[in-house]
Amino acid sequence: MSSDRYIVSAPGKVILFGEHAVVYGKTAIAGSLDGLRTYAFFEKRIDGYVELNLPDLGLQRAFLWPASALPYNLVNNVDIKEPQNLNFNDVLLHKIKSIALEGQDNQQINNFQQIAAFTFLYLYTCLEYNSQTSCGMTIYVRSNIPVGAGLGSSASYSVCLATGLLLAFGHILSPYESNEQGIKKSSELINLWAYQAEKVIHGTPSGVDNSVATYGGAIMFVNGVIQNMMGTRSLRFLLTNTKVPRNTKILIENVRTRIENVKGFPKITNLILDAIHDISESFKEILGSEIMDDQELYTKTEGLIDMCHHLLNSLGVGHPSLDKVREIAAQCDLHTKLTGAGGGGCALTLIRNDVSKEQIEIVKTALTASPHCFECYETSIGGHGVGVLDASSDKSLQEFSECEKNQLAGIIGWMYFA
Ligand SMILES: Nc1ncnc2c1ncn2[C@@H]1O[C@H](COP(=O)(O)OP(=O)(O)OP(=O)(O)O)[C@@H](O)[C@H]1O
Ligand SMILES: C[C@@](O)(CCO)CC(=O)[O-]
Repeated sequence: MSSDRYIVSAPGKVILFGEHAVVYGKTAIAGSLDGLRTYAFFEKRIDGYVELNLPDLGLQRAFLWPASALPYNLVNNVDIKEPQNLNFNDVLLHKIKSIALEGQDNQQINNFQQIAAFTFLYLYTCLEYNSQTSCGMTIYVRSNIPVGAGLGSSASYSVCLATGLLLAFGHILSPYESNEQGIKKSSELINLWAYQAEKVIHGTPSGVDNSVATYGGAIMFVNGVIQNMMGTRSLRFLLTNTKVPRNTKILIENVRTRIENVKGFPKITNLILDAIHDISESFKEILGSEIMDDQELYTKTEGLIDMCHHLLNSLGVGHPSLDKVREIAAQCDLHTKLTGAGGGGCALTLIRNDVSKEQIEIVKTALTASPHCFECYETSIGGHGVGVLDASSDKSLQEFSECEKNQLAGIIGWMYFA
């Protein structure tokens, strides 16, 4: 790394349409959530140790590994800068799982913490391989994205790790040191390596989440092809976290079982996925229409939201808490669908442009005061993708780790890759 210290940051995401279906090559439409981001501090050290701090996951003491103990011998001989055809390295992951938790000061390490450690070590080992520059590193991760709630906390974590490590090992330059074409190439590389990290966490993800966390804005995603979408920036939403914990990897596997298992009615499941695809495509058309007035646009959109929610329920990824959110929002004539992997997590309610502040407050109060104690965030879609800040002159690790979470968004001086 040409600097000794970097802070990187990447946004969370919300999927408007196409979750689960996108894993099977159908269209999804998703956007970044600028208010909700992960921030990671990377600092060189000289003692050959790698330290990972994950306070948001409740990790009491940092993970600490001697860099020399990592299984570099199992890294596939790939060109780190051209990993398009990279196969996921199961042998490497298996070995990492067996060594990651050794010697961690006897602390209890829960599932979230374990997965975060495996993901980090997988990327660290792959990206340090052949690097001449490492003598250890401290990484400190902070986020204001709720973990495991469907808003892409894992993807923004993955993008932050990929960016910081690619920079640290000299595989990419920061946007300070690069021209437009170099920045474009770097963001592609970040996205590809973040996708590998997402595979550690989710098994067989589509890649939509890491693409949004890398590029920001609003995108249409199909089969790894990313297209920017205009016109979604003015759409406003209420996100409601049901706080029902769920596991994205298992939900993705459950849908796959339905497709592959005869008893799971594969034909019907495929029809549902096709219908979800048609909804994404219709949404794109509606947004692109120049003749439709706002009232017609919102009526049609609301129809798509309802259909999509019911289709996802029939795929088996719904949850009663999500239906409860729908029911409460419907009392104020607002339409809601689950977003992300489902099974709990977050619901997305469209706020039409004729809805007043007072009405929104009524819905929010009804949701937060319900016995479920739902948590609400008002949001619009869009904002920057991954960014980096050279912190060598003016930000210490101590300042970063001790500042209030809401001050993270106030850090200035970012250079964005996208
Ligand atoms: N702040 C964080 N610090 C470290 N690791 C994190 C952080 N946030 C998320 N992670 C990693 O992401 C995992 C959670 O991923 P999961 O897919 O369950 O949730 P999500 O990404 O919020 O939801 P979705 O994928 O449905 O959008 C955790 O196990 C952890 O490994
Ligand atoms: C459920 C899913 O469609 C979205 C999870 O945020 C999985 C994926 O696309 O990888």
